Amino acid sequence: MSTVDKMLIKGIWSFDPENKNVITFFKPLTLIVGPNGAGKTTIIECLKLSCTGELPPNARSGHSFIHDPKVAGETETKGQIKLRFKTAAGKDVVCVRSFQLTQKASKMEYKAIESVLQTINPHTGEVLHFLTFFYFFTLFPLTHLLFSVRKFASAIDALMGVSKAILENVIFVHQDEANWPLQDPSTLKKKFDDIFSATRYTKALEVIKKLHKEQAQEMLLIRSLFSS
Ligand SMILES: Nc1ncnc2c1ncn2[C@@H]1O[C@H](COP(=O)(O)OP(=O)(O)OP(=O)(O)O)[C@@H](O)[C@H]1O
Repeated sequence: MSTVDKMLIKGIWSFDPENKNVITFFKPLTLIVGPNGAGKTTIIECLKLSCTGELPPNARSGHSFIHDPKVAGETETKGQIKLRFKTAAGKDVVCVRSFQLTQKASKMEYKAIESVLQTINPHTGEVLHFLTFFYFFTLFPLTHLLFSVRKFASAIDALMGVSKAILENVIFVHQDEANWPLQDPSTLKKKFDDIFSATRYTKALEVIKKLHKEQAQEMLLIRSLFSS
């Protein structure tokens, strides 16, 4: 079973961009307790972003997720989340995601800078990068970018042995979306299809039906050739 061990948060919502805040998760249970605005939701959202790459629904495409440069008295703030987890196979892996928010003349500019997956040699403690994704918006076409973001997220799913749909809808559900089981039937069906990976079975059934039809036509053709 995959477990999360530690998380470092810098420059996300009220977490200071200059100081490293490290949360250690205990087994079998960690309770996060604090007054309103203390940062409980921030911790859950950072866990979710690290694992799935998904920003919280109210993050305005990242602009309001990074510590506001105005609050810090700067023109630019950098955000970073480092999550150390054990894979389903028991290996230590660190996922690092870095961001930047810059105050331009008339607007704020949000950038996801890089996402890195590292392993740690258990004997030497040496850190090895095994998957790095830089967000070069100007160099790659959008399709390549989306492909790479998905590839990075699915690498984490595979390491954790938990699908993105389960991480998003069951394990790290945003508090505003926690009542999704009470939503309309079509939303509910889509969520359940995602959680149980039913969509790929539906697609597989469609492919089987198509193959069956094609083979039946081929058989008819062969029979007509032999009978004539
Ligand atoms: N862009 C931002 N820059 C700096 N601080 C921010 C930014 N956005 C939100 N905050 C602050 O971050 C904190 C967010 O706290 P969070 O929602 O994680 O707390 P919480 O402990 O979950 O609170 P509650 O119990 O009310 O749900 C708030 O104090 C908010 O004022």
